[in-house]
Amino acid sequence: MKIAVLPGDGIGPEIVAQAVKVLKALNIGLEMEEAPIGGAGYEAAGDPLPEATLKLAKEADAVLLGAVGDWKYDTLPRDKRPERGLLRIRKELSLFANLRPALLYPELASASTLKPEVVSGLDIMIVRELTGDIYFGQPRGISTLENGEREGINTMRYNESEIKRIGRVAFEIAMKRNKKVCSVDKANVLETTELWRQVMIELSKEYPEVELSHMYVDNAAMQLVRAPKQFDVMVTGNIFGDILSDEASMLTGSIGMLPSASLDANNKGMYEPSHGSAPDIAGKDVANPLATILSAAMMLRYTFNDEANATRIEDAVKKALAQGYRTADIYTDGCNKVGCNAMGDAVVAAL
Ligand SMILES: NC(=O)c1ccc[n+]([C@@H]2O[C@H](COP(=O)([O-])OP(=O)(O)OC[C@H]3O[C@@H](n4cnc5c(N)ncnc54)[C@H](O)[C@@H]3O)[C@@H](O)[C@H]2O)c1
Ligand SMILES: CC(C)[C@H](C(=O)O)[C@@H](O)C(=O)O
Ligand SMILES: [Mg+2]
Repeated sequence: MKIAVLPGDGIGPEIVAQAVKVLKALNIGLEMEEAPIGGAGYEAAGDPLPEATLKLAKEADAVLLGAVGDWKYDTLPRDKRPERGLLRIRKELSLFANLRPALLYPELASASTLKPEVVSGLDIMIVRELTGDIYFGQPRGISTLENGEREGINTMRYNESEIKRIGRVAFEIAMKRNKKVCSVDKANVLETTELWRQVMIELSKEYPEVELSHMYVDNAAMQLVRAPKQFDVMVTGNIFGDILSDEASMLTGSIGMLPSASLDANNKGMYEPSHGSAPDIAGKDVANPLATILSAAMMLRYTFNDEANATRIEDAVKKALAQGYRTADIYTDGCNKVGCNAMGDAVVAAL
């Protein structure tokens, strides 16, 4: 069982070190090899996704990623910019299914931005399509019009099979949960998502036990902070899923609590926290490593079929929280404020 470990930029190396520590403590013979990505990749090999990193990621059974971003990319002239590493690795590995569970640990009810009674017991699985939509659609770019002014273009595109395969992932997950899927779109305005809705309805015929509902994305954003427990599985496209998952993370206390799995058709996956490289807190040992540690648990569950050890990690996280350990982002009065490294140690001790 080989894992490609890609720490990346900003807080990436700090949080990944904690997840690696936890995986090693399981002592289940995982082989790990590190490689640079993002700004670290550009520094090392002039490319945010160096060839050797992509090769390692392809050969490994799973990838553990920290975060990328906030390096000099945006200052490079447009024609000198390599394609972004994170989007390229997702595409290269065909990681079309991004699972982002927003789960509130009871100990963090008071850290949520919402009242405890609104969020207690919250357990939402956001299923986000990851290799299509406006992120990848052509045409795209910035060009100069005849009148001399500039125009930016991105294209929202989905074909039927892309919608169907992510829909299937959501329905299959719903079958193992509470048999409820809410498909989020903007079918009142965007044809791409009108097709999305049609395909979801057609696909739902294969899953008669699952209750399918539809919601416009603007309403979904509002409902998530009004009454989030109405949701169980949410399925949506790349851009809406990106935004809604950051929103949902705050219901669980912090963006530092939201793990993710990005899977291909065979459950080979890349596992990463939903947050970014957090340049404002990088190198200060204050980042919350739990989203990354919980992503490692998802790796054991989805790629290595090791439910027992996935649960062991999740239980250890619960125990560390029950013991009062909190990083700054989830700290509330009376708890024991610790740094990133000490939180990793607390989880290892709880294991
Ligand atoms: N998957 C990824 O690699 C990924 C995801 C999102 C953003 N990014 C990149 O990261 C860079 C910064 O983006 P941003 O500031 O919009 O988003 P961000 O998620 O990095 O940070 C947003 C806010 O959340 C806080 N935060 C994030 N993770 C935290 C953690 N583990 N513990 C405590 N606080 C945490 C940050 O300090 C910041 O205040 C950008 O370059 C962006 O493109 C990368
Ligand atoms: C960094 C960015 C490309 C990425 C995305 O938009 O997918 C991030 O926000 C995420 O949520 O993983
Ligand atoms: Mg995001």
